[in-house]
Amino acid sequence: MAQYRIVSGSVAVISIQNPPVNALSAAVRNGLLLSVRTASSDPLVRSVVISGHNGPFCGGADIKEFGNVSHLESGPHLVEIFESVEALAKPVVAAIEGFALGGGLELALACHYRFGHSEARVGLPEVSLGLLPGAGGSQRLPRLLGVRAALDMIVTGRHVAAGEALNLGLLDRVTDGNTVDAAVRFAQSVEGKPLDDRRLGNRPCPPLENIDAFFEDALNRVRGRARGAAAPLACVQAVRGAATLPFLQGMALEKRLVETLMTSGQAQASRYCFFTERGAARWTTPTGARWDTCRARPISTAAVIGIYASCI
Ligand SMILES: CC/C=C\CC(=O)SCCNC(=O)CCNC(=O)[C@H](O)C(C)(C)COP(=O)(O)OP(=O)(O)OC[C@H]1O[C@@H](n2cnc3c(N)ncnc32)[C@H](O)[C@@H]1OP(=O)(O)O
Repeated sequence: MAQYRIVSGSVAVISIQNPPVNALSAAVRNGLLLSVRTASSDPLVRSVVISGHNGPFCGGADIKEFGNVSHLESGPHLVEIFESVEALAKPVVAAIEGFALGGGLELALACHYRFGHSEARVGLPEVSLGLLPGAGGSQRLPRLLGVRAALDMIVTGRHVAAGEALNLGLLDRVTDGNTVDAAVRFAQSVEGKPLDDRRLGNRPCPPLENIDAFFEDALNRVRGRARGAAAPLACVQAVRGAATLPFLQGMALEKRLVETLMTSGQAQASRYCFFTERGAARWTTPTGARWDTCRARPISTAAVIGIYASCI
């Protein structure tokens, strides 16, 4: 769901509400798009703030929906929502508390300004799910940060703390106080100001010397570390698209790459690991012992069982 309210007379505050991490489920996507359209058509609304309900901004696309076509299709695609956010004729400010990860950061990148709490963190961790940032993140982030910093974040998937994000230019402001209140005050101060330059889809990537050599080298380094994983290499290809293609062509390349990755065995296995790791953390023995409270026994013998081999 997305909660919609008007504050200070002219600011529409859209709050993503899907605990515990405010993932972008079909219901959230429907609510977000409806809220953006309502804000766009209401003449009393002059600016918009997007935040997460009760703490975290957004943990990204709802991973539980991946591989489930009927869930995915029961809400608009993230790309469509983010295009409407970026195209809005009123300033949109992301108010980031907790974390903005994956599709959550991609949403923030579609906003015209980004405010963060000093303890917030941001990142594009899709690579660890065998994917790439497939809702415009691979095209907007390099246009904001430049190719080197964006490629590092996208290929490693690392979480970046608010202070570093501010230095990189990923956040416009960081506050120790109430992020939504600060974002509302700022949104009012930029009402009516031009937005063209704030739309990352309108900006070219900052120029890079020896672009072919840079990406050749990046591809070799990433291939060396990837140990057969396809996603890190696709990330490099997508960022190269951002550096060399107009925005819409880059988006088309990103779409092709993410569609291929999404159905791959590597992505399915990575999703399985994601949920299994969390399930294992909850597991207890009948006596109440948990993995993190009991002592590990020494391993004296190891064996592989149930190995699967295929012959071509
Ligand atoms: C076209 C492609 C476009 C976009 C792609 C994406 O956005 S892919 C998703 C990218 N986001 C991520 O990879 C973030 C994954 N989540 C995390 O790293 C952590 O969960 C997080 C957000 C840092 C919070 O960590 P914390 O330790 O506080 O909680 P925990 O990991 O135990 O998670 C709590 C429960 O939430 C479930 N969950 C987390 N993230 C998602 C998600 N994105 N979608 C769906 N569900 C998510 C997690 O499974 C836990 O639930 P449980 O029932 O307890 O297993």
